[in-house]
Amino acid sequence: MPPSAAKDAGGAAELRAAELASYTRKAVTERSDLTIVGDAVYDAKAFREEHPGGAHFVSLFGGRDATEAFMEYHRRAWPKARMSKFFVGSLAPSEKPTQVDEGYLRLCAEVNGLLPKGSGGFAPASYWLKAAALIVAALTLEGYMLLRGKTLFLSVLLGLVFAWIGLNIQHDANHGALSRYPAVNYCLGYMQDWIGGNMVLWLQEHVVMHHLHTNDVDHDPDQKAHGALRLKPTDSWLPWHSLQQVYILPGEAMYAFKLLSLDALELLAWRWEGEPISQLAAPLYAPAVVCKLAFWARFVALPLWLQPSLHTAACICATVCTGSFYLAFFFFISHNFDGVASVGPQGSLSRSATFTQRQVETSSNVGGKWLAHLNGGLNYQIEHHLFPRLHHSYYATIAPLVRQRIEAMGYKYSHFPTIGSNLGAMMSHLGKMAARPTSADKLARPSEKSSVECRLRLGAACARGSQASDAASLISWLG
Ligand code: HEM
Repeated sequence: MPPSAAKDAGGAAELRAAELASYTRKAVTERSDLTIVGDAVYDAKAFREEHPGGAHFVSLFGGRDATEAFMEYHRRAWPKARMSKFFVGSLAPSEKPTQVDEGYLRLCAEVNGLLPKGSGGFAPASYWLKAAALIVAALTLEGYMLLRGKTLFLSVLLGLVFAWIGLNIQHDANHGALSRYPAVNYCLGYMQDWIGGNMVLWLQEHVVMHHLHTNDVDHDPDQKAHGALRLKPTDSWLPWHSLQQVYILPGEAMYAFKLLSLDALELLAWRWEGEPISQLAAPLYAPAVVCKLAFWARFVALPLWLQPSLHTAACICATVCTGSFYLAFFFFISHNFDGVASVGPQGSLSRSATFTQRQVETSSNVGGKWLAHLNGGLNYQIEHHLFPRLHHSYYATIAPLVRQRIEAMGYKYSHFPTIGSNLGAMMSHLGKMAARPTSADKLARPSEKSSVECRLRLGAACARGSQASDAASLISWLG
């Protein structure tokens, strides 16, 4: 047999063996080198080196189900045939494969059609001026204050510039949305470490957990307030929650102190909010530790060494509090507002609701294109959650079409015209959660919902051409 034919025969035998192998989800979770997509299991360790978007994105999904991650980050169907060389087995028949959302893929095709030809959805040339201006502003402010001493005004300004770098540069970079060149996204992703955060922890918290499990009562880290706030009906009520509308805004200014201190512990334990980071992403560990130490040395130790005073310490805190407030404020209002959905047992949406519905009904938009320029498009949170690897410059353009299609699907699309109206909706939501639950609230749990409401929901599901996921959603909602 010629060598090539022998190799082919070997390859076919390997493929047959792979077809016979079957993995439970637990078995995949215990091994960081595998990943699940649909009903198939792939060798993530081998594939990551060939991943056109960069090895680290695939590494983070080692040991996890990447079906929805692929769908939302590539806006198209899984290339099963092309991936057959990494196929190692099937999901065990006892496991339910994650469904692909066909309605979402149709929406992706329409949205792709709206993008400028050849842009691939990456940043347009004009964006790089904004990015450069922000980086120069941060370096100038920090350098000036190191040489001349800190002032409160410039420190607050630096906090704002840090927040805008977070929103306009690191955020898109770490979603792979800035450039078609993975190295550019990877390097600019480290701007998160520059402003005091941590890239790998952010990827775990935001890309792996928050985006795929938005407002999930158990799995969204942004919904875990550790008793400080009551954000959803499933959270236990504690006496201080009656004041949560009062302390939420000062709390947002203090939030970054938790990140600055506890980040280090999470990094050492290689996890976020109890969810282990895949061992496949271990090469990101050493750079993360170095960057963390470098930030503390550059931003805290150096200024205090050059100008040791309480004033210097206060100015450092002013930068941290300003950046913290700005970022937390805008993230918080986009997922906590009157009528927002929560996902999971006893939430208003079942986990088996479509990907589109789970993303859209847990997020809200505010303002328009000018706020999008300032805030890296994160005021278009719905479009961002649907298409995180689309550069923010395109959100305002695609929003009208997205809204039309979402409403046609029968889902709720929340867009607040002003920041004030969004803030009001957030306060109203917090106010409702602040009230001590009564036995009547328990009666209002899904299992006690009125039959009229049941019929309305069922009618809406039928109107959009009822699918299994709608039925599952209804069953879950009924409790
Ligand atoms: C989570 C963040 C991710 C980002 C930012 C990302 C980025 C990219 C980019 C830039 C490309 C090349 C351009 C394109 O084909 O669209 C690509 C291709 C691809 N990615 Fe990812 N990716 C991510 C996650 C994943 C995951 C978790 C998997 C699967 C385990 C995956 C599988 C693939 C495959 C199979 C291709 C080739 C697609 C094809 O040829 O049709 N990606 N990715």
